[in-house]
Amino acid sequence: MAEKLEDLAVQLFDAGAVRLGDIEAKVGRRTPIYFDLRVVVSHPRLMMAISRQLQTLASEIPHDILCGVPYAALPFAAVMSVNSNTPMIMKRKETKLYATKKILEGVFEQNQKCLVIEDVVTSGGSLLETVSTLRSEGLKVTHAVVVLDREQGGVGVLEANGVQMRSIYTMTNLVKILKDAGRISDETAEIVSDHIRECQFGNSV
Ligand SMILES: O=C(O)c1cc(=O)[nH]c(=O)n1[C@@H]1O[C@H](COP(=O)(O)O)[C@@H](O)[C@H]1O
Repeated sequence: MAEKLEDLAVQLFDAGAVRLGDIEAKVGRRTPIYFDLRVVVSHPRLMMAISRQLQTLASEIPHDILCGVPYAALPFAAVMSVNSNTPMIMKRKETKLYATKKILEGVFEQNQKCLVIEDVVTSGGSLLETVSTLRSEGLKVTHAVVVLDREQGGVGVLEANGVQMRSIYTMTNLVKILKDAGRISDETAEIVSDHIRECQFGNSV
């Protein structure tokens, strides 16, 4: 099932994955557009389509194991794992306080190559937090595949920390697709591109 990226973006919009307005994002940041991929769990066909696109990006990157950034990317990592018969591990948000006291669930070996999966990258902070845990547990992390690069500096931050990122969409091409499909107005597209230009993150994340 080869899905065109344009059709997939419009289906995501129609499923409610794109919110417009003055929206509060992570740590109190405000944004005129918010991409909410958590809705995709209610749309198995979209879940499959996105996971396949991520899998296409992943297929060019050598890796032994997958890990999704909690929580939004976990379902994508799980579908990719099953489809490609690649083992996955899960990072907990907090270390388990009883029994195993683990931060990573699943089986892995030291120096295995772990590919990180993420839904949205803005500053790159959330992804880096997961990378740091994986590395401290002995895994090698050099690449990540993500659904949307908001083009706000995350790629540079990740690169500076030894992580190459590939994305299905950038904010620029997502907005263009939605504008061409009549889902967002020229005015909204302009507001978004001004916001992205003005709201950039550096290496201090
Ligand atoms: O808060 C955000 O910047 C954000 C914007 C957006 O469009 N969609 C979205 O999901 N986010 C959240 O922000 C995180 C990425 O922000 P960074 O950690 O700054 O890269 C994602 O994991 C989401 O929790």
